[in-house]
Amino acid sequence: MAEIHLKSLAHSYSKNPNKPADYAIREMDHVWEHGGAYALLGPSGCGKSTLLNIMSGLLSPTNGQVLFDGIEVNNIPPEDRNIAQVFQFPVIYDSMTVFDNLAFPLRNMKTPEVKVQSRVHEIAEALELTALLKKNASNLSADEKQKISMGRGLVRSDVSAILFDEPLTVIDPQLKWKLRRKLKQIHEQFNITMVYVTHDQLEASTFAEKIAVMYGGQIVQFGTPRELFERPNHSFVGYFIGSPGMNLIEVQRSTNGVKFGNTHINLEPEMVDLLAEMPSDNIKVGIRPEFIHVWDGPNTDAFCCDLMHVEDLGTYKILKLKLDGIELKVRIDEDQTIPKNKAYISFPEQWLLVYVDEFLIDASSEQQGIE
Ligand SMILES: Nc1ncnc2c1ncn2[C@@H]1O[C@H](COP(=O)(O)OP(=O)(O)OP(=O)(O)O)[C@@H](O)[C@H]1O
Repeated sequence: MAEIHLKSLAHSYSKNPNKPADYAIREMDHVWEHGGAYALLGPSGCGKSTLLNIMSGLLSPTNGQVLFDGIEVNNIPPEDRNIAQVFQFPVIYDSMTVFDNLAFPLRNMKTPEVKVQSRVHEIAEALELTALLKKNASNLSADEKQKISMGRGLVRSDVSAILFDEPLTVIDPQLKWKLRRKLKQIHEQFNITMVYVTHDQLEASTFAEKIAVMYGGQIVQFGTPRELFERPNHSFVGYFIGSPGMNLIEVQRSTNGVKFGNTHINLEPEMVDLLAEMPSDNIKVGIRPEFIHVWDGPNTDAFCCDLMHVEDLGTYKILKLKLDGIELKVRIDEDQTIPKNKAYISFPEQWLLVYVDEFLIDASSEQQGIE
């Protein structure tokens, strides 16, 4: 097990980086704790693989330190870092048997053969590979080969962390779920720090206790799946997590809150004061489609919208509405009445979030310096 601390870390692929856009990893400080099961989630190109390769030692960061249990490993080569990396495509020797593939990292370290035998059998058992141990690896299916790749990562008992870089890309959709479950069990059994890179939110939330959401070379939020859903720290997290993502509306300040077009939304006085102090005019309000309240009819507290479209997804429906020219998505249960032509909605206060320069502002939070 190891705690991995990325301290003031930044990385640029360009020789003379001089502006933030030159950095694939913008300066960050982040800790993966001992024995945690984590996901690193983000869209293509946000820097996930770069970050993983810096941790495993395949890449040397431009700035900052990588610390394992408090000790800097920047100058330690990958093979001496006791970190295993599992890639998108299985890395195995086709000419060897499954047993010899699993035994390879141990024999490479001159581990006594008795120990090799017992450890390979233990790992094969955990990954349900025992029946295949004598088979040649070349004849196996993609998921069996990927299980061998994972097994090669797990087999060394000195491995302190395993980094998975989209390991289920080549796996059949039906088998993905099974392998994810297996990885979770293995995490519980071997108590190893695991960081699992994916761009799939479902994959991230079924595997990980905590998810780091990456965007534009930064970790914009590190939290449980529930925290990411209920209180996205950054508008990107709101948009990226959830199906469909959060409704985000560009607004301006108004007397008691914010407005867009002729629509005024009242906010708590503390929030109005906080917004007044902020120099930026880049203000958005965000609300999840699940949290918009749909009334049965006109109501003094409700906004009247045009109903544009209803998408029936079996157990729930998505209403596409237009309010003052802005499109909103609302999720309703299958047994809820569908409005006709006009819909009356409101935004429950606790679920209406305010973003300035894309980051959440919270009038009650200590993070804002208001204690
Ligand atoms: N070897 C390289 N040389 C130059 N730029 C690179 C190199 N590798 C990655 N980049 C750039 O760094 C940024 C981050 O890339 P990275 O591969 O880490 O993202 P990612 O989130 O893993 O994407 P994906 O999910 O598509 O693999 C991208 O802009 C990419 O184009």
